[in-house]
Amino acid sequence: MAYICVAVPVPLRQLFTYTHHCDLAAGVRVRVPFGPRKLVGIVVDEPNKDAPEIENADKLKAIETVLDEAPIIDAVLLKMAQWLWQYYHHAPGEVLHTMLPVLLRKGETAQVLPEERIRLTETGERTSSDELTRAPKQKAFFEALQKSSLSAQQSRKLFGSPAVKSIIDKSLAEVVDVVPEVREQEWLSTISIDEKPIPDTEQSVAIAALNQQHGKFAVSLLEGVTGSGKTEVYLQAIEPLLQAGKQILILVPEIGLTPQTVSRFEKRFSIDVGVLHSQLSDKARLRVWQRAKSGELGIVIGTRSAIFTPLANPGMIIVDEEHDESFKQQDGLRYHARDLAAMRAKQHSIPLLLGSATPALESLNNALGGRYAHLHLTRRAGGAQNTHQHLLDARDQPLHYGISQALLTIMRQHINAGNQVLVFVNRRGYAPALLCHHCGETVTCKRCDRPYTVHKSHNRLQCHHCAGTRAMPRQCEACHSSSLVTAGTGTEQVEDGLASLFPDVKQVRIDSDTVRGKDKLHQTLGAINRQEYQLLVGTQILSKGHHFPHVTLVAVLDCDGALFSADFRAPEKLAQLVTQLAGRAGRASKPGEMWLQTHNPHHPLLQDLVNNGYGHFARHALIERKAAGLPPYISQFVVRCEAADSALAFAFLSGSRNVFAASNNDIEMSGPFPSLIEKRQGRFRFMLICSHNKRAPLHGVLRQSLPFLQALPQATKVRWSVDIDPTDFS
Ligand SMILES: Nc1ncnc2c1ncn2[C@@H]1O[C@H](COP(=O)(O)OP(=O)(O)OP(=O)(O)O)[C@@H](O)[C@H]1O
Ligand SMILES: [Zn+2]
Repeated sequence: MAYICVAVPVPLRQLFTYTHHCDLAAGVRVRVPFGPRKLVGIVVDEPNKDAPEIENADKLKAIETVLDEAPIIDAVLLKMAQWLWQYYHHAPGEVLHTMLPVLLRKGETAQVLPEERIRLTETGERTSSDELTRAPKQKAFFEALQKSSLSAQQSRKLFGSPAVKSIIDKSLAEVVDVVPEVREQEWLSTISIDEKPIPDTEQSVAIAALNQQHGKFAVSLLEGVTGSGKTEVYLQAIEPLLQAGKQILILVPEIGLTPQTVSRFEKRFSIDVGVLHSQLSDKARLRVWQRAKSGELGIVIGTRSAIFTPLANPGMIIVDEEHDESFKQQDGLRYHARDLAAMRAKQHSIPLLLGSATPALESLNNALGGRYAHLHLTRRAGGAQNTHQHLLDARDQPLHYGISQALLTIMRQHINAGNQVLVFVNRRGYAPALLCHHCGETVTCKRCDRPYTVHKSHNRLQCHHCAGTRAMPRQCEACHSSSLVTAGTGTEQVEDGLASLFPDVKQVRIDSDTVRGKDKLHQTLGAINRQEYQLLVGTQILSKGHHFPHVTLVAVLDCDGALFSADFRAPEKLAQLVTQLAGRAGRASKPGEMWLQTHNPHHPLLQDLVNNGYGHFARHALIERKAAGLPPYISQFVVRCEAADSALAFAFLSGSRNVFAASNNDIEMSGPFPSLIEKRQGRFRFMLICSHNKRAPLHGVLRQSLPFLQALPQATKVRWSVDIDPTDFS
C-alpha cells in the first residue's frame, strides 16, 4: 500500500493523502473521492505536512481511478506550481487546475485523439488530375492529395467545402479517422527565413547580446521607443534558436494578440505558430497544449495564461509590452505572468526577454540595478521620426463635444493633408453621468452608488461597475423635474459631434461596445489601414501596439482625472497610456504629432512627459517611489474584503490587522479603508494594505496568520481574498 499526496481542486491551502496499491509519479491525474464528490486531482511530490498520522491510515480513502499513464505536467511546471502556491498563498489544487487546459481539468484524456483526414481512394490513385481541368479548385485539391493526405479541416479551409465534397462524391478520396503523428521539431522541415530588414546599430547590439544568452538564464529588458523595431529584434533573436530546434514562447497583452502579430511570425519563418487566447475553444486550446508539449510547435504566442504551456525544448521566453496590466490576473490565483516568466526561464536555464516602450517601474528598476541586461532602442526604425508631443490649454476655451476650437483646426489640417486622425476618449458611452438640471441630483446605480453612463445608441443607462442597465428616466427621481442633462463626454458623444463638425469625413468608433470579439477588431484595423476612414475615435484599445501607417495626429481629449487619483500607480499608468497613444502617430514616412488637451497644462507630470519623454519620467518616478517607501522598493500584499453589510467587512479586516500585528509588529499596515470603488453589486468593499521593506518577513507573517484569519468570526460571512504584489486598488 502506498500513500499518495494529491492536490485536490478545492479552496483549501493544503494537500491530501490517499492510498493506492502502488506508488504514482508526480504529475499524474487521479480521480478521488472528496466528501460526497469525485474530483480530478494531481499527484504531487510534496511531503504532506497536513497528513493524518499513519495510525489513522485506515481512515484514508483510496484513489478511485488513475487517469494518466505518464505525468502530464513536467518537473519544471510542477516546481512552478509549488512556487505559485507558496508565493501566492493559494490552494495547491486550484493552482494546478489553473495551469491546465479546461478539458484536462475535467478529466478528459491527454492523449491526442484521432482527427479526420482525407486521402485518395484506390480509384483516386489510378486517376489523373487532367480529368479535372474543368474544375480548377478540385484539381488543385486532388493534386495536393496526390502528395499526401490532408486534415479535413485544413482541406476545407484551403480549397473550399464544395471542391472537397465533389472529390469525395466522385469516390476519388475518402475521409478516415487517423491519430496525428507526433513529429517533434516538425518546423525544422519547413522553416525558411523570409526577406528581413538589415538591423540598425542599436538593433544589432541588442540581437548580439541576446545571442550570447542561449542555454543560460538571463533576463533582458529591451527598452525601445514606440516603432523602434522591437518586434524585429525578437524575430532576429529567435531565428538561431528556432534553427537549432528550440521552442519560443511569446506572451502578448490581451488586445495585442491580433492576426497581424501572429502572421508576422508565420510569414518570417514559414512555420505554423500555436496561438492561445481566451476566445479559443477548449478543444483547440488542448490541441495547442499537446503540440507544444510534444515539441511540434516552434513558436507559441499567447496571452497571460500561456505562461503555463508545456514545452519539450524551450529556447527563450519573450514578454511583449511587458508593462501591460493584462499580465496580472485580478481574481482567483492572482499571479503576474511576467514574474512567472522569470521564474520559469530560471528553471529551464533559458533567457527571458521583456520588451516595452514604457517599461513597468518594477522592470526598469531591475534593469537599472543591474539585475537585468538593459538593451536600448532610442530611435524609430526605417527612418520614421519620433512623434512631437504638445499640451493644449483647454482652460476658458469653448468646447465642442469636449473638443476645443484650436484642436479642431489642427485636426482639419491633418485630414485635409490626406492623413488619418486618432481621437482618444477615456470613456465609452455617450456621457459618464445623467443629472437633473433643476436640483443637481445624479442618476446612480443603487448597487454600486456610482453614476450611470448614458448610452444613447440603446437609449439606456448602464453601470460600468456592475454592467447593470435601466431605461432612460423621463424625470428626476428626487424633484420630478423633466430637465435631465448629460455631464461629461464619452466616445459615443464625440462620434456624434465629429459627424456634425466634419460631415465630409468618414469616421469609425473603436471601443468595447463596437468591437466585440477579435475578428471585428481585426477587420476594423484592416479597414483603417486601407484608409477607409480618416477619423478614428476610441478608448484604450487604440493605444495597444497597433501599426497605423497613415495616422499623423493623435488627439487626447481628457485624462485630467488620472492626475489626481489616490492610486500611487496612476501616474505610471497615465504616462504609459499617453506615450503609447503618441506612438501610434507618424510610424511610417509621414511625421506625426500628439496634442493632449488638458485643464492642467502646468502639471509637472504632463510637462515632464511631453518635454522629456517616458524614460525620464519613469526614472524620476522611481526616485519618488523610493523616497515614499513604495513598491518596487518595498513588498506589499493586500487583504480585500466585501460584504453587503459594511460593518462586517470592516470588522473582518480590523480583526486581520490585529492578527498580523500580533505576529510581527514590524509590518506596516494601512487600513482597513474603503477600496477606490467603494461599493459594487450591492457589496461594500474594503482593503487592508500590508507592507515591509523585505519580502521574507512579510510573507512569513501572512503564512502564520492565514489560519487565524480563516478562524475570525466574520470569515465565513464575508468574501475575502489575499493579493500578493497588488497592482490594482480599485
Ligand atoms: N532595421 C529596420 N529597417 C527598416 N525597417 C524596420 C527595421 N526594423 C523594423 N522596421 C520596420 O519598422 C516598423 C516598426 O517596427 P516594429 O513593429 O518591430 O516596432 P515595435 O518597436 O515593435 O513597435 P511598437 O512597440 O510601437 O508596437 C515595422 O514596419 C518594421 O517592419
Ligand atoms: Zn452598478
